[in-house]
Amino acid sequence: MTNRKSKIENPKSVVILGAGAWGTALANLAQINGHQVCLWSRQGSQTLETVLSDAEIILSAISMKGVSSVAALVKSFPLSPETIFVTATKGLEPQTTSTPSQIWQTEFPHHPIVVLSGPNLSQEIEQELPAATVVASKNMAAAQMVQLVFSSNRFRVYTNPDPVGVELGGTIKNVIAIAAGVCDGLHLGTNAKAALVTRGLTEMVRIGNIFGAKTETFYGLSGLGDLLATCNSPLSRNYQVGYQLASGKTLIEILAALPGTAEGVNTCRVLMQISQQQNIPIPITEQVYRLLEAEVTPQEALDELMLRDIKPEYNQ
Ligand SMILES: NC(=O)c1ccc[n+]([C@@H]2O[C@H](COP(=O)([O-])OP(=O)(O)OC[C@H]3O[C@@H](n4cnc5c(N)ncnc54)[C@H](O)[C@@H]3O)[C@@H](O)[C@H]2O)c1
Ligand SMILES: O=P(O)(O)OC[C@H](O)CO
Repeated sequence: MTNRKSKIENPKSVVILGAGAWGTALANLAQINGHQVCLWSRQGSQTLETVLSDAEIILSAISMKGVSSVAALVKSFPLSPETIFVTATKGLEPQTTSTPSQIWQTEFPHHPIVVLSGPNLSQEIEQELPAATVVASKNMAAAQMVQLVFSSNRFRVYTNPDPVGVELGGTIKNVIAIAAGVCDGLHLGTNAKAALVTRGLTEMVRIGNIFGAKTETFYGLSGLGDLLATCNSPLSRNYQVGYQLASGKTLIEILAALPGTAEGVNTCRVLMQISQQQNIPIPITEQVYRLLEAEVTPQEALDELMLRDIKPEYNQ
């Protein structure tokens, strides 16, 4: 049992990379617990070298497109060998299909890497509404330290030993959230939404298993939990993309007006690569892809899904 008082008695030096919506919310959560927090962004005045010099925890909340370049930049500066890396990005790298934690681990093979992911719409967290999340690592001591840094009476943090599973839950659900936005935008009803989300979870497990993730992880907070939050909230940027596609807007128009990053758009393309390479059926993701590429209308995507060959619910 961990003594939660120690988070005040033993403040950590935490550097958060990426001052977007999620980086800012996480910085506030660590700060209210009494930790020394530096929120770095490439537009800010502080150099990366200065802020990293005494960092005990480096948390990346950078959108996927910046992860590789920032990780390479961080590597060029001296760090304490004990520094823990935390990744909160929900995406996949198009060139390699790597997850953010795999990118950080490749650059820093001797440092602990912790994934932080869960049903965490940043706007609700900034409103101080209660939420829960997961910190996952192969290094349980590092995960427990990060747990302590962020846990509070409004943010409940669980540890988990399956970092890639936790990371992929948060990543793949963004594609299903686009589909859920389409479903609501077309007013298809509660039955359709339940079917979509449940079959979406099946696709998450199929892809996750290719990466070596545990099936049970997808039934926890970082999988099903985040899927439910993102598929049911207009606060989700991914859901908003789908909702607006259903109204007939083009992807270019939607992204031009969207506040922040909708990672599901790029993730969908990467999942299609993986599905083709590995011959894994992910029909919902495939229709989201075709919709994003303007190859089908929302109604045609729906018809394609409903008229697939009939089959058992579970493969034997
Ligand atoms: N907003 C949320 O509710 C939320 C919750 C959980 C996880 N996430 C995930 O966190 C990540 C960031 O989301 P966000 O909502 O903060 O997005 P955002 O668009 O608000 O912020 C993205 C941040 O990344 C930085 N960035 C992008 N490219 C960069 C580069 N090349 N070099 C340096 N910095 C770069 C931007 O400057 C910005 O600070 C995404 O992967 C998202 O899926 C978001
Ligand atoms: O706004 P979204 O769609 O990026 O979703 C935010 C978080 O991932 C929800 O947990």
